[in-house]
Amino acid sequence: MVLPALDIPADRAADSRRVSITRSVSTSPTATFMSPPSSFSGARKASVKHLKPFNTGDIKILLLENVNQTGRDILLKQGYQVEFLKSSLPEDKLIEKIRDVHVIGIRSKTKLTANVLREAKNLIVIGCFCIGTNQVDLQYAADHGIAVFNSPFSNSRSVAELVIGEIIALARQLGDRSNELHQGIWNKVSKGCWEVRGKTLGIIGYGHIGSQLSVLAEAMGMSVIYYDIVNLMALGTSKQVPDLGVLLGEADFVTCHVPELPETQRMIGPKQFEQMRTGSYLINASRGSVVDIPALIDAMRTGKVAGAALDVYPNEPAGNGNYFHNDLNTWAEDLRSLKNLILTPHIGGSTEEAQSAIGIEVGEALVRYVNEGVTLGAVNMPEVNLRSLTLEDSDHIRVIFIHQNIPGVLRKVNEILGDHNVDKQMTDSRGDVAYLMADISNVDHNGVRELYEELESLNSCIKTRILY
Ligand SMILES: NC(=O)c1ccc[n+]([C@@H]2O[C@H](COP(=O)([O-])OP(=O)(O)OC[C@H]3O[C@@H](n4cnc5c(N)ncnc54)[C@H](O)[C@@H]3O)[C@@H](O)[C@H]2O)c1
Ligand SMILES: O=C(O)CC[C@@H](O)C(=O)O
Repeated sequence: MVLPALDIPADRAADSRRVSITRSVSTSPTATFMSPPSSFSGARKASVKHLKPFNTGDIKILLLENVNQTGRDILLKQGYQVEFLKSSLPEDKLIEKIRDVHVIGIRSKTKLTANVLREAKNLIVIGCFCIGTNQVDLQYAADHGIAVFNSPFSNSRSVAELVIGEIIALARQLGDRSNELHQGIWNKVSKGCWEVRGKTLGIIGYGHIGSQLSVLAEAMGMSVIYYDIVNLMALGTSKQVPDLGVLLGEADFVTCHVPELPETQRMIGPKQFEQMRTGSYLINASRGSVVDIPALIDAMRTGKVAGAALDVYPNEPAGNGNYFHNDLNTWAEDLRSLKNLILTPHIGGSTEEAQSAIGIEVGEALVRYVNEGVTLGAVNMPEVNLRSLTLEDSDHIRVIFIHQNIPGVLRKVNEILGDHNVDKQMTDSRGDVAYLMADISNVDHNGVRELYEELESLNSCIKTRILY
């Protein structure tokens, strides 16, 4: 079911005409990419009209994985029904819950596969309160008119800082010394312990995190080389290398910052460990599938790799607890037995600063999408925005028509809309899916119903929403 606004009770109609005098300007990074509503400029400050799909109290939201309070507050302030859970859910429980909701908020653990999304008949939007979106079947979501938003760089700095800490910790074997002393063992050694000054850091993936790390590492006196499939501007005195083999052969520290993609699956395996310098170090804070862990275990046992830091794993538990054993990942006990290996539970982005910023950014994106249909920042849909309606636009509705990107659709849609006064309209496509947004005036109650039914009857229709 989608969210047409068909039966408009009298009190609801009044509510829909309410205005915000002090609509807050977001501190979110995405806000800089939005054209502000016209009412923000000059004297027309007071006239932004809030679009609302149904009563906001009818919108049901499920937030999993301990989404930050900032995000919860933004959604609760809208009057939506918000259910909040600290952990992720196994597939059967997820399917049970997702059937009922219009919006779901997750982090990296919740797998929104086609199997799960097939059951999500009311779902209009997914908020990934993190950077990675590999846990969501983005294509299935787009094909079914479900928009997906994430926070592309709010935790990048936190990850980069963690990696800097790990570079020094590995070079000085800090984890081992600390563990020993926790057990009462005084072991003052310098063998195999190094300064990082003058050493080479090899960064695989020079995106938001990799490039930030590059600047921090140079400040500690390291030389930086990087490998990326895209030709990218080098920051500071860092240098891009032509292929992964060159990077592995030159770097004292290798760190992975690529997304999970078919091409990045086990991109560090037996052959790549062979190419690394003897006594070098490996760090992976990207995704667990990027490093072949049994191959890492072998490389550490032979001394080829002198130390490693892992923040991510092929299988990660849904919540906190005593789970890091062989039944989660078959090699877990072998891994735990290794020296100079820092194991962290996917905390690269887990800082107060990052989580608070992500909560705001994704929370606001969800509200803009639910209330106004704006797709700016969506990762699987065309990005479409229209300036907000103002109080002066009386009897206006906003039509959102998500459809298959095939020839002839716009002609048919405009025939339907053409009976009314179309004030503004925007459409864009991304792959097989197109998104049309139109503001229409002088539409009465029956007109809304007719429009909705006519649009829904088009073969190309994926989802129709009408906001007023
Ligand atoms: N540990 C954590 O808590 C944590 C936090 C944030 C992000 N991450 C992970 O880190 C990844 C990277 O984050 P980001 O924000 O820097 O992403 P980004 O998209 O800004 O950068 C990724 C870079 O990798 C490059 N790349 C893609 N495929 C490649 C390949 N086959 N070989 C070499 N380079 C390739 C891209 O061109 C891009 O420059 C995310 O996708 C996410 O999975 C983990
Ligand atoms: O907070 C998380 O669960 C995910 C963190 C990180 O991997 C990301 O993709 O942003």
